[in-house]
Amino acid sequence: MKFETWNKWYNRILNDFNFSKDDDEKSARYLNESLEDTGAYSFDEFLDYVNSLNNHKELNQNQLFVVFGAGPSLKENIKCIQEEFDIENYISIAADGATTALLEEDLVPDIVVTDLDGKLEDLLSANEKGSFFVLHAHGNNLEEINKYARRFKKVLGTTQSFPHGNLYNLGGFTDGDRAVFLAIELGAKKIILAGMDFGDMTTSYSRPNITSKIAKADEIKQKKLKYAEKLIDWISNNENAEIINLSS
Ligand SMILES: Nc1ncnc2c1ncn2[C@@H]1O[C@H](COP(=O)(O)OP(=O)(O)OP(=O)(O)O)[C@@H](O)[C@H]1O
Ligand SMILES: Nc1nc2c(c(=O)[nH]1)N=C(CO)CN2
Ligand SMILES: [Mg+2]
Repeated sequence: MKFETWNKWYNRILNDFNFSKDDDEKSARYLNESLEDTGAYSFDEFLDYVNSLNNHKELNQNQLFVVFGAGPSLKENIKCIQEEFDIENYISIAADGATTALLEEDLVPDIVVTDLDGKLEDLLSANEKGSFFVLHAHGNNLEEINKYARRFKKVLGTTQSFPHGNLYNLGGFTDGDRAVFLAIELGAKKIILAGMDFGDMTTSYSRPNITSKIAKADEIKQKKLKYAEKLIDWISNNENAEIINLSS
């Protein structure tokens, strides 16, 4: 996606949430520095990596993806996918906290898209078991990027501001909608969405600190989820990929 196209959304988001662009850029600098130390994938190297995944020989014919979000329907949707879909033929992308739910079912996502606010030990464990990581820098995760980004291998770095150095801006805001934008950038023709309920309820996969499995999302989270939904509607109207949401 061209930066100018994304930039219209980005300016709306900055205004609407009162986020600091300077902080976004600072966090992006931290991520770029850690990737300079540990080694980053270019987008083309990442694309080659995805195409080479042995269990996805059919990718070039079907270009099938499944994106797992951390909404209340996640576990039920995982079950449905295991029973009704030939999951081996799909490239699986977990949005951050959804990784925990997949590991609980002995599933290791091919790719994890994260701003590092999911359960760190599960993110590291998925990386150890083979998941590729798309690490995202923004103004509210400077500390996490600084402390933890160096602990991951097989990483593509992303930013929501103007990309520099090792970083890319593929468009998208929350981990879930960025996973959809990523799939489209990788050539997806069909994307199944699981656990992507949006709405006003969230889960302990998304908020590791809450004590119940499902809880009312706070106002900011609800607003973020509205953007996630709008961005996915927008991209599905502007790209050729078919997007099927199991949660709606
Ligand atoms: N009801 C839902 N609750 C939580 N996540 C959802 C829901 N519906 C869809 N999702 C998607 O699953 C993703 C899970 O990632 P995660 O919970 O880490 O969110 P995030 O993007 O880091 O947002 P936040 O800044 O609120 O933590 C979200 O980004 C969102 O796109
Ligand atoms: N500055 C800033 N940017 C973000 C934030 C956030 O809280 N602050 N949350 C995101 C994930 O939902 C994505 N981008
Ligand atoms: Mg997150």
